[in-house]
Amino acid sequence: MKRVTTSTLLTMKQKNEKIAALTAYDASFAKMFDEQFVDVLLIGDSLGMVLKGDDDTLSVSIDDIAYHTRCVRKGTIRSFVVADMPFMSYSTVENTYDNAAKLMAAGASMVKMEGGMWLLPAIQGLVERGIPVCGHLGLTPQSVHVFGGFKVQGRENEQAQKILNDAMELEKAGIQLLVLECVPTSVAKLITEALSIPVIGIGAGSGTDGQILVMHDMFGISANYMPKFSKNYLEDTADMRSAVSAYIEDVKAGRFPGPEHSFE
Ligand SMILES: Nc1nc(=O)c2c([nH]1)NC[C@@H]1CN(c3ccc(C(=O)N[C@@H](CCC(=O)O)C(=O)O)cc3)CN21
Ligand SMILES: CC(C)C(=O)C(=O)O
Ligand SMILES: [Mg+2]
Repeated sequence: MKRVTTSTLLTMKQKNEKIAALTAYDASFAKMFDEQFVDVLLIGDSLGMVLKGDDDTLSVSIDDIAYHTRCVRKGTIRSFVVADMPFMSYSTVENTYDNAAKLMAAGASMVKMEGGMWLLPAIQGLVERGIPVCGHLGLTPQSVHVFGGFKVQGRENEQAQKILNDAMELEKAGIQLLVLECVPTSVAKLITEALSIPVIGIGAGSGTDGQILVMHDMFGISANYMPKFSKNYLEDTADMRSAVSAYIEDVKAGRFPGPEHSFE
């Protein structure tokens, strides 16, 4: 089985084939997701919330993500593996290089960082050194205390314009994938059409090139709450494999997310 790569994902965008992604934190789920043909697996810092039970993602360490990345990598043969850079692990260009290297050594094929223009030097440096980067704009959970809660971003014109501008600058700096979280459907669609790289949405409507969900939300078992944009795929079946394949089919057919899972 040939592994999904950055060029597979780019081709999928160009051919209008939706990308199906899930978070994963261990080898057993990673293997099952891989066997169901989930294209991208993200070792998300959401693990602070769904594994550790915290109220935010801030206490996650680089060693936490490296540990779970090793676990996930071992479970996969096809899925593209992306690892989140945790809070403050990319606060300077120097710590960014060291910490991104740890995640690549642990088995990631790409690292993800939350933020806009301030990340441009780090992104350019990483890509020049051989580390692919995924951007993350909109609701960036590591800034929850700046936002004053997990809130939809880009509802006002000016803010939407800023997210679009950040996205274009990140693309110029070399990101090869972008996650857009909790932005209005129209804003996400505009950004997806403005970029040549694939855009994966969560709470960003159906106009993006793909979708990602936190696996625990997709199974309806998250410890704290259920975000409006998530769907429990174990509601219609008792079998986890069928739930995952229904999620993938819904994403590929453009049936998920519906308006009830989106913001406008
Ligand atoms: N289980 C889980 N699912 C996630 O999607 C997720 C995590 N954890 N942890 C990391 C971040 C945090 N995320 C969150 C958390 C809460 C909301 C939330 O409560 N959103 C409100 C919308 C608020 C508004 O309208 O502005 C909602 O109703 O969904 C959104 C994203 C997304 N990520
Ligand atoms: C929700 C996704 C995009 C994420 O960053 C995470 O799981 O940490
Ligand atoms: Mg994250």
